[in-house]
Amino acid sequence: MLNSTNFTQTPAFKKLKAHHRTISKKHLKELFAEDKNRFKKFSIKFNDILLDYSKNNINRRTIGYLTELAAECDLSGAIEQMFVGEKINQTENRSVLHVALRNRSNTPIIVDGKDVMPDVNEVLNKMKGFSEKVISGAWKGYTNKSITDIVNIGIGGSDLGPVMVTEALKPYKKKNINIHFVSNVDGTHIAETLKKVNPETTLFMIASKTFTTQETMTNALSARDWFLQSAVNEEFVKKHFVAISTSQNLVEKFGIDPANMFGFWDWVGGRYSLWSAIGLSIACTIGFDNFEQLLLGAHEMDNHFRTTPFEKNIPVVLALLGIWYNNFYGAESQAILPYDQYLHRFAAYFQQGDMESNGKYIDRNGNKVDYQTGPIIWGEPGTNGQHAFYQLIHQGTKLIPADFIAPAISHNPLGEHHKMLLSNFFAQTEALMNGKTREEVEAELTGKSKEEMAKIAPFKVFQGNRPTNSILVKKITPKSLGSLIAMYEHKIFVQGIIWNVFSFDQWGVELGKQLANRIYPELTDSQAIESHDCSTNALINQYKKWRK
Ligand SMILES: O=P(O)(O)OC[C@H]1O[C@](O)(CO)[C@@H](O)[C@@H]1O
Repeated sequence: MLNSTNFTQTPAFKKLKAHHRTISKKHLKELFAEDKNRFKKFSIKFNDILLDYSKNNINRRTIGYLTELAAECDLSGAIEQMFVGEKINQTENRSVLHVALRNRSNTPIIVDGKDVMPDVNEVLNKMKGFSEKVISGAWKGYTNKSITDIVNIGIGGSDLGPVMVTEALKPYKKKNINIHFVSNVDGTHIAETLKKVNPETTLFMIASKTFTTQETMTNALSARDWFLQSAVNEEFVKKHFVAISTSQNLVEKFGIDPANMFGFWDWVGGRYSLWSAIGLSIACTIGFDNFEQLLLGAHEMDNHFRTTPFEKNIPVVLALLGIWYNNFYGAESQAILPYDQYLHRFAAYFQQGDMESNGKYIDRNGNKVDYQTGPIIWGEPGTNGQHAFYQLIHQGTKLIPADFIAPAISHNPLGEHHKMLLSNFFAQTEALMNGKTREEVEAELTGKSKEEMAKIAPFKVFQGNRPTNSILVKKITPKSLGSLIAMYEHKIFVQGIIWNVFSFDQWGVELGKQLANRIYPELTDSQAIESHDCSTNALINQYKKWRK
């Protein structure tokens, strides 16, 4: 059982409250002026990842109190409970073991009296064999041609992880395999995808933990119909459809050969599942050896997380900083800003990872919280973001803590591009920290009259004092990406523990699904609907009129 302390009632929280009253009066610039060793004190290097968190509104005392807070919420106990397979997902009575999926040291992890590692390894072996067959061309379609295109059909955790990783690791893509993803139940998504592929050389991966998700099953059936229009014989489905699921029963019902099913387990949360068979599309796109490197990078981060003291523990420090801004400064969101085009789905991936995990107002005792929990996660790659929303980060009225992520080495060392990109990365965090004073603005406005200067100067002033983390990675490789993803996963875990919420269920997505199932049959005929509130009735009835 997880500890269920209300963190706002701890002695450390009270110390932090008092401390916040003083330190929040200091500009980041002052903190830097007072202490030339800030970088040394507030940075952590782990393998090829450097976290510089010195540009935050903190000092040693802040970190001391924050780590005390973590201790008072029994974070160490919670970490151990997760790693040893205790059923910490209490509302679903499940263990939380994405760490077992990448447990490259293979030490036993026991769930219900059974070591899960042999099953994990068996599925990994099956994925290895299958991906090698697909990539080598040995896996043949119904006209004896090799596979050229994979269409992964899934949604949420059965889509976002593979999308993000295959995009992030595009430089490692096998040349003979193209990957496509269909998630939205909007027919446009599958229709546009099917225009690009040939049924003779396409492999569909139906990825769904439950194998009941409306969007995925609808898209899977449409893909099957489309395939059978050409292949005609249902026997050929087994050469072109594989399933990734925890439900063999439903997979067989769909008509997929159980031999082509890749299993996983209820202790793998959807948004933590890219390391499981859900990663089959990744393995078939970048090769199994690279997939293993991804697992290894995550495993090394897992070990770091499990064994490193809090003040040197990257996921713990990131989580505590998030809590500092969320619960003491009143920040409502957290930006993730990768300076790497290949990471363009990274923030979208962690929107699910973070917001589905910690977007909760009921605590682990079943009571309504009286504090803020999960932040809004958002972001786009630099420098596109700079030309879109950075105005608000620099001069808006909201505090937006931001994580800047960049690789030192580009996969595309084209001319001066990467140097320019990185100069923007470094400049932005510096600008956000220092800002620009009125005096600096005036010094730049040479040749202007006093009146002209007074008119324009206020608009050109930047307050600065806006916190950032810089995460500099040597290069985005399968291994370093694995570490980066695991780093954020554990950050989310730590925050969930401290906010006292259950991070591994997602009851909040159910109500909408339920109501959609109720409304769906009402849309069939042309009868006016009166069973809802006047707004919903009117919208449904207008839809019915227009579609006639
Ligand atoms: O893999 P499944 O069972 O199709 O679920 C897809 C997604 O739906 C959700 O349950 C949310 O609706 C996610 O948590 C999950 O990743």
